[in-house]
Amino acid sequence: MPIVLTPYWSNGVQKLKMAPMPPPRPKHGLTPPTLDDEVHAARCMQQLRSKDKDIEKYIYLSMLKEQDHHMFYRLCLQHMSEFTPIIYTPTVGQACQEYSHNYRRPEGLFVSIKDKGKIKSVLRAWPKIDEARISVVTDGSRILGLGDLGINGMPISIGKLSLYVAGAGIRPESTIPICLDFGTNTQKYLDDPLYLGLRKKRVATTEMTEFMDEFMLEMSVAFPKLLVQFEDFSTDHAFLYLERYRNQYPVFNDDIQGTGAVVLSGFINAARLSSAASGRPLTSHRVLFFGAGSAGVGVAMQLMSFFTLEGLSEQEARERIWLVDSQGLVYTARGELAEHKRYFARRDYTGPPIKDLLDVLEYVKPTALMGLSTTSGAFTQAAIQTMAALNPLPIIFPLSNPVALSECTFADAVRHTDGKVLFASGSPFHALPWQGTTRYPGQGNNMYIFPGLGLGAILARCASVTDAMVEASSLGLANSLTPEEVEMGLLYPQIERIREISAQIAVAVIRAAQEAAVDRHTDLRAMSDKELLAFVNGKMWNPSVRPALSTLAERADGVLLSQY
Ligand SMILES: NC(=O)C1=CN([C@@H]2O[C@H](COP(=O)(O)OP(=O)(O)OC[C@H]3O[C@@H](n4cnc5c(N)ncnc54)[C@H](O)[C@@H]3O)[C@@H](O)[C@H]2O)C=CC1
Ligand SMILES: CC(=O)C(=O)O
Ligand SMILES: [Mg+2]
Repeated sequence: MPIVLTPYWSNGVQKLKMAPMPPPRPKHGLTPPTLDDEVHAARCMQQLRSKDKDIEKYIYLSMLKEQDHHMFYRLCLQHMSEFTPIIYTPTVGQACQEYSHNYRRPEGLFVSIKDKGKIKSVLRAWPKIDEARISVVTDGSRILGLGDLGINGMPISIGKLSLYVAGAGIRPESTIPICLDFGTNTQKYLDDPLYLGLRKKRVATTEMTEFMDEFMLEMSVAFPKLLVQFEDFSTDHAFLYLERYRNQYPVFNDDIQGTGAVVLSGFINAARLSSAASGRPLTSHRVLFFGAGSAGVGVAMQLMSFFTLEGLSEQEARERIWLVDSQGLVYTARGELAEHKRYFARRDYTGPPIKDLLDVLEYVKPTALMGLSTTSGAFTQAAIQTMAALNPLPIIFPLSNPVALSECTFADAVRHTDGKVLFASGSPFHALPWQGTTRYPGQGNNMYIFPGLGLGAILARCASVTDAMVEASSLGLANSLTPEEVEMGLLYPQIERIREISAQIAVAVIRAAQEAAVDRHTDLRAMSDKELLAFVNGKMWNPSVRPALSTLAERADGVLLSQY
């Protein structure tokens, strides 16, 4: 019986197709006589660029990936900075919001609360069980900054995994996008006749946790070599499930740890420049987090290691950090605080709440302002100018996604600081001509981290993902800038170099895993760094370039056959 994977609520009989493999014998005549691979690559780019709307580009690339994943990944690697805003943030946000309307075919695994008690059989339906190495698992409850999208969160898992393939050479068939359906609290979707998920409110945490325990256990049995990346769980559950499973299974949370690592990396490079300009020591930096959810607190925790590596004690490091949430400055005397905010709550302030960002800036006098608040435009002209008045080179990172929720634009940050800002945003902005030069924005997005972190963890077959491995990924990224990139004023390397960077990160991660003895592939311990780098590079999957007409005919044959 063929394996049929349909969403559990669907009456359809669509098969889940892995990217089509060419059948053994090409049939001459199934492709036009002068079809050439190079020209076809140009044709695909022309088709992509002819679409007016970003969502149409997303749909086109999604079809290309399904029909010809070699061409998709080849073009993705060649045009990384053109592709990532389409297959990832910001357009993937729209793709999620419209998923139930634009849905064409299943591309991942859907596991719902109704499967509780029989999750094993759902996982067993996955066609490439032995190949599975990495899964991005979301429950759709906080997709980017867009809120609870329910089952419409599936494209975020798909998009992140495309970046694993492009950015770290993970084999496409080794990836499993998963969306867990616990219902949704977004009424708009519950009322939408086309909504693809369960038509019920989210279940309570107790029931969700029972499900998660079964899910994680069955995942480890069905896919023994699998690394799990939790993605875009709402903040309470993000912390809960990371802590619950991190010592039991190879798992990490991208929003807490991946984001922490990428921002630490950009901050290290920015802080060096800022301190050089101010003459103040690195340990004197004062970091204000505007937004205290999984991402804000995750980054704050990771930034602690910047200060401790510079010689501060844990207590001193913690005092370099301030949090602001929707109620203003976070401090213990304010009243009851959510668990994840308590560690950083200030104990040195007991006055009335400070709610306005300008007042907080005046009180804290930060050297760095981080936005993880999902609040578009929160860094106003006055706030940016205050940062510029406080610092010769202010560090301003509006990190909320997608681009429409960024706390400020790159242009505003440059203009209101008279070009002095050290900038990184979560979603991409264009470079800016500025006083006869060009200013380049950094993209402080976990997409720089998770491919290399995942690759390292997979190759070393880690039993768990330790804090030291995450920190190693961050330091690996911070040290990967070339002299040319430093000259250009970049805080992050150019995304076109992602494979090279991922390989370096993977080596650093494997070494950290070995030190913690969580590596199960212990043969790698004997390798020199050079040998290990060569090993990592040798393991990367590469899309093939196939100039021969016969191979193109095979491909067309595969596509045609897969349609009937
Ligand atoms: N650049 C990157 O790589 C990443 C960026 N993010 C982005 O970070 C954002 C936040 O994600 P989470 O922490 O998981 O969300 P969350 O919803 O848990 O946290 C948002 C925080 O912002 C605060 N907030 C909301 N409105 C505010 C206001 N008007 N003033 C001050 N604070 C306000 C909330 O109180 C809360 O503490 C999202 O937009 C997400 O896309 C998340 C992960 C990675
Ligand atoms: C980038 C990312 O993981 C987020 O915005 O949630
Ligand atoms: Mg995320």
